[in-house]
Amino acid sequence: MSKSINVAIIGTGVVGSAFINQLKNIQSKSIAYNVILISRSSKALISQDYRPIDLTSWSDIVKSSSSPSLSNGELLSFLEKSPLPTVLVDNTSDANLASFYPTLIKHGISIATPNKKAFSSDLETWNEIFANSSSPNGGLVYHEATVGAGLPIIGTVRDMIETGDKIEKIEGIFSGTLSYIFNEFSTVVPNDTKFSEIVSIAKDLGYTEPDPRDDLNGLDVARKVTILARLAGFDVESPTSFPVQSLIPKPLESIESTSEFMQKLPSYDDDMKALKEEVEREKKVLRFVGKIDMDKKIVSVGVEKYDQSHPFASLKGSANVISIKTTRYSDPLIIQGAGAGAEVTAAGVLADTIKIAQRIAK
Ligand SMILES: NC(=O)C1=CN([C@@H]2O[C@H](COP(=O)(O)OP(=O)(O)OC[C@H]3O[C@@H](n4cnc5c(N)ncnc54)[C@H](OP(=O)(O)O)[C@@H]3O)[C@@H](O)[C@H]2O)C=CC1
Ligand SMILES: N[C@@H](CC=O)C(=O)O
Ligand code: NA
Repeated sequence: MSKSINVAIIGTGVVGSAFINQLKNIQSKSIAYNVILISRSSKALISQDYRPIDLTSWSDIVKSSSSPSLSNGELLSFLEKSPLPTVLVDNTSDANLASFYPTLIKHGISIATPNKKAFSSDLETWNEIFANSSSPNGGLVYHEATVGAGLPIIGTVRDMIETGDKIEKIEGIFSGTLSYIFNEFSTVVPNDTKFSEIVSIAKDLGYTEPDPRDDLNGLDVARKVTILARLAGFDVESPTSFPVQSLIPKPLESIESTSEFMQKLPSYDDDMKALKEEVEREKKVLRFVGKIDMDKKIVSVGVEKYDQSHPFASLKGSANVISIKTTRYSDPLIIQGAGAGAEVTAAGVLADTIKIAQRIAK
């Protein structure tokens, strides 16, 4: 083993746990990945002397740790003193940590993350992240799993642009959760499944955001199309600066707790059933899509009807399908596959961590 990198991991939920378990099994002969921090929301396992944490029973050790998690300032100070190049792997959906990326990157910390918050908040943060990253001592930033989980979407769009291609249109099904929900709910062969029951199953399968309302309100898809539009060169101001359709019943919008929301959702099953039966009569299905039109400078997110013979009608599980039309790919490039779930998402984050390590390990 000739080179090493230090890895600080924040978030040990659905994606974070799978990430650590995959990292444990990396068989790299050329780079050693030394984990120096594993943090949950309230407690952390911190290697004070920067020696690698033994990952054999990491979960139990983190659970029994008495160290509180670090504030952003404490995190920076810990990572800055790391004797090796360091990558921070943010497996949370925390907006506060995301807003600190520009500072971390400016101080030379690299970031690999599936957390969409930093890249889809205000345009100023986006610009700051990439300006700091391209400054001489800036950290690297990889965020493939922010769109389509492990599917190669961000890297593909970046490569297209860097090689001189021009994105014309991007459209597709960007949410694993909403793909699963509509694939099960609005089918070619009619079924009696209740909307609220499928939402619960999607949550149990680990597809949803920590709060499933972030999927149902369309905001998760809006964040993904904001990221892609910005990559393609359209300076979308924020994920709420264009039309986004919410599936949250109006009376449930002000509920605070996730559990109360999940309890009350079944009362609105009949509304969704009526919508689905209406499209069944037209021999169509419902799907939740995002669209970017670069010429017209239009972005939109919402439910649309598709013929039963349309490829979107036969999607299965949490599949995402993204169609990218460019000057070179006038017949669009289609990328399809699981767009949510622990293993595929963690693999996307791990691949980014490896790419960073290959560039900065010493
Ligand atoms: N699940 C999926 O299929 C996909 C998820 N993603 C993205 O991956 C990220 C993680 O999702 P997922 O694993 O499903 O979420 P989970 O809710 O399962 O896990 C979140 C983890 O983050 C920790 N956490 C939250 N806030 C903080 C904080 N401030 N400091 C330290 N730790 C914190 C939680 O701590 P604690 O354990 O204490 O609660 C938990 O361990 C999200 O950004 C999501 O959008 C992207 C693509 C697909
Ligand atoms: N909740 C998201 C997770 C991935 O980004 C989804 O369902 O797509
Ligand atoms: Na991806």
